[in-house]
Amino acid sequence: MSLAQQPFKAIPIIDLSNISSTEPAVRRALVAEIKHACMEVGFFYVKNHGIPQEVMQQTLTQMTRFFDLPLEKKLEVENKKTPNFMGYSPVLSGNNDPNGAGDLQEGFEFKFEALNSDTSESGVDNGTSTDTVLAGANPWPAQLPEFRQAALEYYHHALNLGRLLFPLFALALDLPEDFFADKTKHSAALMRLLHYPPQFGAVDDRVIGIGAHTDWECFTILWQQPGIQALQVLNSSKEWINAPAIEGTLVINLGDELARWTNDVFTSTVHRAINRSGVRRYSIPLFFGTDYDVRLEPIPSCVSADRPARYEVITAGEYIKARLQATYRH
Ligand SMILES: O=C(O)CCC(=O)C(=O)O
Ligand SMILES: [Fe+2]
Repeated sequence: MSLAQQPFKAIPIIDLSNISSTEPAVRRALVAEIKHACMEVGFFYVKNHGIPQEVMQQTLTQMTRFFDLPLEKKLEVENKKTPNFMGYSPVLSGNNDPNGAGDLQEGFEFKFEALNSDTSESGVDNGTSTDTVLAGANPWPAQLPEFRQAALEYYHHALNLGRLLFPLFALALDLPEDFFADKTKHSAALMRLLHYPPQFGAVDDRVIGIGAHTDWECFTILWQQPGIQALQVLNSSKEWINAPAIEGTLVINLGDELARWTNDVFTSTVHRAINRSGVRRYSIPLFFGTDYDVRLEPIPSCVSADRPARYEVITAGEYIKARLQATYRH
């Protein structure tokens, strides 16, 4: 496997219409596109991803209502009040870039929870592994039950999409299609609802919407509010490439768990967001990792004499918890 040849100038768009096709030639073509994007860019858009527009709209409406609450109401569910880091993070309370002075965003983060009282999601063993690292419930705001409902509905749609992507990543690494199946039984996926106030005039590089960082899990499924440019992705020439919000698409980007697993054959690409649009911006990443007890051991085909193992082997849970602690200074 080769490393990036040319710095990328744009982010590929991949059509997922055929994601469930079992036709070998169709599947091979899709896997080839994903492999290329993973090795050369670490980011791609997906269209025809199957998540209904109404689900996004409903989630956007409800998260706007949440962020419009008075600060003291939002602070009732602040993430500092729970040992599991879930809940509300005020503007400037998080810092993704160690050289930065804080992220100009507020957020609400939550983990797996059954949509209704029914906990038997198809084929999924819910939440028990998550609990060993991020024990405790999601702290939902009691006065907005529709917010919880809408957020969880989107979470479950995004989770299902992620479950369809794992086999494609496995095939792109020449691994058996079900390589990740026994490593992702517990839905170790965190969703963040984000609101970025606009920034005007000269922007201090150390205080932007979200400072330069890589994501931590296997991959991120990111919904961006259409019509607002904010996200930028760093190429190997250290140029910031815009990743505009393209209507009807989601952004998929790889995170550190896959980079560790693949010994950097798949790239966890640095990115940031700055909202200079003059209006509020909302976005929603879902960070989909492996179960927290899984050891991130390099895949043998990604290690060679020319390419010795680059990372110490740790569990996914140790890695995620350390990163949460560094970001929120708990
Ligand atoms: O808001 C965005 O577009 C990016 C968010 C992001 O990179 C993150 O939360 O890790
Ligand atoms: Fe990110």
